[in-house]
Amino acid sequence: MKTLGLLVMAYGTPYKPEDIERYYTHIRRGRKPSPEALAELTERYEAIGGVSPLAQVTIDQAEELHRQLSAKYAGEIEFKLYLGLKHIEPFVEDAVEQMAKDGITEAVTVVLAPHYSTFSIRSYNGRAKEVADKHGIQLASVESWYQEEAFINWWGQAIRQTFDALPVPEEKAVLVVSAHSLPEKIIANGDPYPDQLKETAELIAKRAGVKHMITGWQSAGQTPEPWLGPDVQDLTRDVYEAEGYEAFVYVPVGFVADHLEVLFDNDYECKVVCDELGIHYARPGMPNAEPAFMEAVTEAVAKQVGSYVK
Ligand SMILES: CC1=C(CCC(=O)O)c2cc3nc(cc4[nH]c(cc5[nH]c(cc1n2)c(C)c5CCC(=O)O)c(CCC(=O)O)c4C)C(CCC(=O)O)=C3C
Ligand SMILES: [Fe+2]
Repeated sequence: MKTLGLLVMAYGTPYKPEDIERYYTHIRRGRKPSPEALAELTERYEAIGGVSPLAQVTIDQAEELHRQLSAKYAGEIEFKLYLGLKHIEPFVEDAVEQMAKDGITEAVTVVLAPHYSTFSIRSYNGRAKEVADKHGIQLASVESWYQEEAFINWWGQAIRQTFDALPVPEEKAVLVVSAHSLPEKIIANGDPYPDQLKETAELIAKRAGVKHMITGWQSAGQTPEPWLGPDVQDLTRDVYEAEGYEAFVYVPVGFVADHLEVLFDNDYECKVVCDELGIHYARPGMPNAEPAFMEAVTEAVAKQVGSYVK
């Protein structure tokens, strides 16, 4: 039986409040945050319960993916699972070093984020490849998986259920599809990220049979450079004023798990705007490790497995 490494990469989150400073410093590429910025981030984590559920969800997702791939290739391939995180241990580099120690020579890799950007997927893959090259480990990497049928289906169904449960007639409701904002300069460099969000939004709105749909960006960084807009909060005000929708359904489709960006930036910040305007706030639950959703990742990885076995 053939053995393949399965490297699952994800953002990472502080495991306990004392980890927030070093985590934030790593995100800022080694520059310590100011005491004010650190206090502000700590407060946001406090507002969602002190730490994020993301650490456990990431492990659950990786294990579900491993289960599905092992079942799909039973008797043919043994997958050895490695978790590599972007901003906290076990870091991406640690995971690839461990693969080398374990004698892995071929691996498939995937990031638990569905859209490609030079800022996200390319940076994860680049870090993995640098260490893999050093050890002569071959990697076959998924670059995006938002087009997978299981992904579109899962969100289509979740959105349909949410619209069916709204307290207002459907023509008075709008779907707001969003992803993490990035510095606007990525557009000049031809990054596919904004187009991938638009395409995702069209596919899932169509699958859900939803008529009114808009796209926006969320969770932008606090830096002087321009970030992709419109921000979902501004968008809510502007679209409410222009169209008078009575319900806004938020789908942060660039994320796959319950974490700070969703539990705070959507469920608190967007909800504050909706409450102020006197309109209904709704959000389908995040997929987390639901098997029907993880099938999308399994199918995307299977295409990379195909580069090792016929
Ligand atoms: C594209 C993208 C994704 C999606 C793709 C992927 O998943 O890779 C993502 C996900 C996440 N981002 C997360 C957390 C944070 N991201 C930050 C800051 C930043 N993110 C950026 C980009 C992204 N981030 C960028 C360009 C910055 C500015 C950096 C700078 O300053 O140069 C900051 C600093 C403070 C702030 O800006 O809020 C935090 C705390 C969490 C974990 C939440 C939890 O712990 O529950 C998750 C899943
Ligand atoms: Fe982030």
